[in-house]
Amino acid sequence: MTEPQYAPERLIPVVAAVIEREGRFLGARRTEPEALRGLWEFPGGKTEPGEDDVAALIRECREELGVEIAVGDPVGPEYVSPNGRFLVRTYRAELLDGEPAAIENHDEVRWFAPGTPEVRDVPWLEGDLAILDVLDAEAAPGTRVA
Ligand SMILES: Nc1nc2c([nH]c(=O)n2[C@H]2C[C@H](O)[C@@H](COP(=O)(O)OP(=O)(O)OP(=O)(O)O)O2)c(=O)[nH]1
Repeated sequence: MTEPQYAPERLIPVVAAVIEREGRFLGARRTEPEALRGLWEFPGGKTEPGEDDVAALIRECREELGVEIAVGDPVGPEYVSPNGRFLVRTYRAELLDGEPAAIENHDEVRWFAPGTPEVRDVPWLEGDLAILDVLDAEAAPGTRVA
């Protein structure tokens, strides 16, 4: 029998937002911790006790980017971060107010067009690659994502 790789009840929930505007999505480059510095991700963070995913995402995007968002459907698979500590759920979101800026935890934000080489030209957090696959496939109808 195969042992589980992680204890689900010990995982820390993390939420991340694919903020979409005019056919592009937002990525942000992390400044910390050292091991993840310079890697790109979807903005977000840990949910606080008693907070649901939507509230957590709205709070994180307000704190980190200075924007108001509306949270939509989940996108792509939820996944466990490579260090086995975090369970990451990713949601589509739209901008309601503000222009995203690297206020906290990031030093750059950038709009990416899915399906273009520019997306993979920058290094992403490992788990986010599965989300990028979904976004790329949507931009190239006829391809399938496993
Ligand atoms: N924000 C974010 N974190 C992700 C993604 N994918 C992924 O594996 N993670 C991991 C990396 C981080 O170690 C972990 C927690 O996210 P975080 O450090 O942004 O959380 P936070 O903003 O609440 O952090 P802090 O206030 O405690 O410093 O989740 C993603 O797309 N976005």
